[in-house]
Amino acid sequence: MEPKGETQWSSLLVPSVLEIVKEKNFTTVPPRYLRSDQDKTETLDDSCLNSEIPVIDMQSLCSVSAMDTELKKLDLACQDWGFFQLVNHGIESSFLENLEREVQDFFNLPMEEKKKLWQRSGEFEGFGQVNIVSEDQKLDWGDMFILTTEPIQSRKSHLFSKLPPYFRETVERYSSEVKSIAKILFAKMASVLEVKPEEMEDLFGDVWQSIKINYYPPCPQPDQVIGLTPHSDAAGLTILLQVNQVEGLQIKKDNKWVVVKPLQNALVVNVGEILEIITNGRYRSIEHRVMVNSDKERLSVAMFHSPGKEIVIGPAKSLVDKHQQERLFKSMSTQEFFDAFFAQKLNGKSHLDLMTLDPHRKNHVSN
Ligand SMILES: O=C(O)CCC(=O)C(=O)O
Ligand SMILES: [Fe+2]
Repeated sequence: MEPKGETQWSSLLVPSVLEIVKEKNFTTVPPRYLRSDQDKTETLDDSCLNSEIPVIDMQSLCSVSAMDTELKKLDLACQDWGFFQLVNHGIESSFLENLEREVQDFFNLPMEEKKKLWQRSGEFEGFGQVNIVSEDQKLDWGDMFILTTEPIQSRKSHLFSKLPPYFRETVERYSSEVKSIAKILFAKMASVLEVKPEEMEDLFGDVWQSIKINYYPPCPQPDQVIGLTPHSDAAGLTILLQVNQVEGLQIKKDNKWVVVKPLQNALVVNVGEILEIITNGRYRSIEHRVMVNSDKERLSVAMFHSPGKEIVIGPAKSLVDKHQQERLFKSMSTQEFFDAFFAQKLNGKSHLDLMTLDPHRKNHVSN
């Protein structure tokens, strides 16, 4: 049942790319997926030594002896990159292997089964796409499945109850383990940013968490399509698993696209727009995109963590007061922020313009 008072976000329904690929005689990409609107040739700077995103060790972050060094690394990673890979996070590797198999099986369920879990008109959870606002909008080469996992009362029971039982258990365990990691990271960030712990807790204590599973099938014309349009995440913090270790995620650093090389069992963590707002621009949500290849599908699981929908987000009071900073963003509720996000198609960081109080920032979003 729909929890009282919650507005539904929605996205127009689109075909399944996996089904297109499975069609007999499929060789050419349908026109709606051909992305001449995207510059896919921008240089990838692979040669430069500084082009590897930072790696943070969760065990060091939590140990007494190495904490200070690791905290500094975390702080710099969030300022300079907005992205880092997290290792030694404590999630068992055998569980992650199991997750990989189950995600594969889930997307390969017969269409008859998947239809029961498909987005319904006027909703955005389930199999489908998001941010599709017009019938002539170009589409990404991928399918996704989205589900709210926390708070528990916001779970869509018509979807949760229809997940294959083994998969539901896996989703529940994974989301709970990732939530604990997110909470530790929020607390560590608060300490290094000098945001009062209780202020961070008020924002993320009753975290709103959702899972988005992405499946990018191989494409015979990979240079003509895009797996996921350049965007920055609206959430507070995203924790992403590159499930089957297939490359494809790229982030924009100093105006160049940098590949996020999959590291065995590492989690990719990135700052979302809400955290950029809360830190008054100190941490940056970075534009990223996904490219596809011609012979191997790519799977990823993103978990988004944001304040509850009724919570007001804006630059943290304890931070701006302590450093006597000018507020760079206005305040609004998480609900209002996402209302605006889902009402438009993905378009880099343009969405953050809504919140800015800095006249120079509008249309000059830096990377
Ligand atoms: O699939 C990926 O690696 C990235 C996914 C992503 O950026 C998203 O779901 O917001
Ligand atoms: Fe993203």
